[in-house]
Amino acid sequence: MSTVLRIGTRDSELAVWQATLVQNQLKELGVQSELVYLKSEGDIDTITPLYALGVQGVFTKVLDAALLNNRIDIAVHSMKDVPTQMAQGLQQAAVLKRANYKDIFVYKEESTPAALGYNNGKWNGDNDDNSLDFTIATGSVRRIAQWLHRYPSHKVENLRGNVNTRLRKVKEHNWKGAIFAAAGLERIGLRPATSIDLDWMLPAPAQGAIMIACREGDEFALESCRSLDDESTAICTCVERDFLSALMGGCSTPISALAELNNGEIYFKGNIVSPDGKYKAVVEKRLLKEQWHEAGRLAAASILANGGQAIINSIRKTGLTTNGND
Ligand SMILES: NCc1[nH]cc(CCC(=O)O)c1CC(=O)O
Repeated sequence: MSTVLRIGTRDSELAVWQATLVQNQLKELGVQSELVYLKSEGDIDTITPLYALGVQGVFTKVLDAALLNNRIDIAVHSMKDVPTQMAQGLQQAAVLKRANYKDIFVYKEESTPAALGYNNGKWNGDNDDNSLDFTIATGSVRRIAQWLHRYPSHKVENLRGNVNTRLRKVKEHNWKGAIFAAAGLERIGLRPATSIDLDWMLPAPAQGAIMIACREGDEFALESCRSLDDESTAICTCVERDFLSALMGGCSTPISALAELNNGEIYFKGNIVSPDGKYKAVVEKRLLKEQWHEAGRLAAASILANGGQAIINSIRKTGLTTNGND
């Protein structure tokens, strides 16, 4: 076995930044490593909307294969892109401390935040812009659904590509703006001043967290990564992903979730929104930290009993299954 840990990563700027973060943290622990760059299907086809690409894990499959073929020892992923059911033979080695989990709106005209109901750093209750010529962009069905729920008259256009490509497309197109994960832009120093936090939008399960995957039982990899694991983030992201998988078996869907752990208490919020934005079911729960193993399932049971089941049934009928958990 080599003593230099081979770290697999996609080659986008964000992915390489994340893999380098892991490399630096390992170095501080005295673990030598090298980066191995791989291209994922999700990076090669940047036109098709994510929810239409058809298979799960478009961003992770290539790295999964490289792990299983013993070409790399660990893979660094944006955790929200990792299917809830990991590939057979692989396991989670660590979850790094979560960064900003929020979705943000990047706009172009100074008048746009106020038109959306955002004034002096605050969102008005539900003061919506109802103009019909308001078009925004995102490739995420979860973001589309939550946006249309709040702004039923708006139009949403598909936006794909890595964050650099997407920022460029926002400049080129005649859209009011586009939605991004704060973490993706902040990590590589690209968050523009012309952006606002979408405090009313719940994030994708595990958004803002970085997961390290390895071969099942690979003691060298597991031991090397053990102290990179942040217990609180690992618990919260596990609860969010359990909620997702209990609802849809892991397909990427208009399902959002956020768990926060404070003073021994898990505060969980989740929602399911129909892709047209018309119907929304929500769940909010406070549980003890000790209940983290069952928290996601309990929250899923609550939301199903409170309108969630009908929305899921309608999504199943349209055959809308997507990639990653975005
Ligand atoms: N689906 C793509 C993806 N996967 C992870 C991030 C950002 C980093 C993160 O959420 O951890 C992004 C970009 C985005 O959603 O804007």
